[in-house]
Parts: sequence; C-alpha cells; structure tokens
Amino acid sequence: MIGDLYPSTLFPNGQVEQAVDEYCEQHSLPVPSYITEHKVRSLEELKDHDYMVPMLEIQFFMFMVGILDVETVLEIGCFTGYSALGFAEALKNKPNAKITTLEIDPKPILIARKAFKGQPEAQIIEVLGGDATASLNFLHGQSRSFDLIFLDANKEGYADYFKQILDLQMLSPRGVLVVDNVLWRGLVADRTPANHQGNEISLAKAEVMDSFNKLVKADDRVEQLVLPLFDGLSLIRWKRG
Ligand SMILES: C[S@@+](CC[C@H](N)C(=O)[O-])C[C@H]1O[C@@H](n2cnc3c(N)ncnc32)[C@H](O)[C@@H]1O
Repeated sequence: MIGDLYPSTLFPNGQVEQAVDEYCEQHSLPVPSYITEHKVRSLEELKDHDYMVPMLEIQFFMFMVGILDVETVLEIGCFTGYSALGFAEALKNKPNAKITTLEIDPKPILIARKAFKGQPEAQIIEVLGGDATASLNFLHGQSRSFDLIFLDANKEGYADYFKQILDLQMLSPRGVLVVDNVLWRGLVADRTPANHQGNEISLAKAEVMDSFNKLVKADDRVEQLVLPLFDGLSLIRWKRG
C-alpha cells in the first residue's frame, strides 16, 4: 500500500465479511437453482471435499464471460462440475461456445458427467479425464486455444500448467487466464503469527503459491493483476504491443 486512504480489504472481522459476501451474492446476477442445488448434492456425496468456489465467484465468472465476449473456456480442475455449470449458463446462448474441463479423480468425474447429462445448458461441456498435463498436450495436438482459462487444480502443478499454456499458445490472443487461490489464506503475503491460518501444510502451499506468483510476474510475455478476491484471484493476459 503506498499511502492508500483505504486498503483493498475494508471489513473489520469475519462476521462483517460474511454479511458483505451474502449481500454481494444477493445483489448480483442470479445463479439458477439447478447450479446451487448441484453444489448441495456434491457436498452430500463427497462430504470431505469442499473444493468448490464460492457462489460469488460463479457470479464473477458469469459476468466476465459476458464482458470479455468469451466463446471457449478451459477449466483445469473440474471436481463435480459446479464452476463448469456456471460457465455453461453464461455461454448458453452463444452459437459456437464450448467448455472443456479437466479432472484427474474418477469419482467427481462420475458425478459431473451425470449432472451434465441431464442439463440442456451443459451439453457444451466436454470433460477430459486424466492428468491435466497430458490433457493439455492432447488439446494442443488438436490446435485448440481458449478465450478464458480457469486454473483451479493441484497447486504444485500451477507453474507447469502456466508454462505449458504459454509455450503452446493455448491462451487466445485476447484471452484471460484466471488463477484461483493465489493468496492462500493471505499466507503468501504474511506468514507471521499475525496470520493464524498457518499450519505446516498451509505454509508449504503458501510457499508454492508465492513462487508461482513470482514466476508469472517475471514472465515478460504476460502481465498479471493479483486481486484480493475470494482466496486470491490472478488475471493474466498476453502483453500488448
Ligand atoms: C478445487 S477443485 C476444483 C473445483 C471446481 N473448479 C469447482 O469450483 O467446482 C480441484 C480439482 O482438481 C483436481 N486435480 C488435482 N490434480 C489434478 C491433475 N493433475 N489433473 C487434473 N485435475 C487435477 C482435483 O481432483 C480436484 O477435483
């Protein structure tokens, strides 16, 4: 902060933050009930795995898809398809729209495929099972590139996925790569006892994310905007001119 009058996070504690979050959800574009119900069902089926993005993040993506005039989406990290359904809803009236989502774990893939099968909006979603590195190579082999890429998978893989995406030109010239969890509970910026969310595992993940953020920042091909939204969201695009 360089003498900013207001820091980017305005809220004094968790209670106010939650109230603000709910207020934002309620006053933003609506998410259809088939998507929110899918989240509830996913949580029931895979109890220990609350991997899904917050609802406001779905609303953010639905809005972004509109303002960026996105046609093709690649998601790395499908889980049970909650965020993919958000993309599909936002793209449902676009004639050539396509969403490709990658997932390594067969269990959530089954749930995602079942949900997509019964939902007309989801017919534009393609699920590729297996490790994301292999799927990215496969998509490159088909000369595919994407207007929006959402990176939300294993954090240790982020650096390699980022290099692959850039080296193989998989982000379209006007595309945006959106990366989730880049602030890792704030621990990338503050790993002192003042941030009590740090245990051994989360500190190690924070190191990984910190290295990733630095890698992107140092890459001359792109520019990035790191936002204190959700668990930290980076927007990355090709440098212009
Ligand atoms: C945070 S979850 C994705 C949540 C989803 N985007 C949503 O909001 O509904 C991350 C997913 O990435 C998957 N994943 C982990 N490593 C992977 C890999 N090497 N290749 C593909 N998917 C992977 C995990 O199995 C997990 O389901």
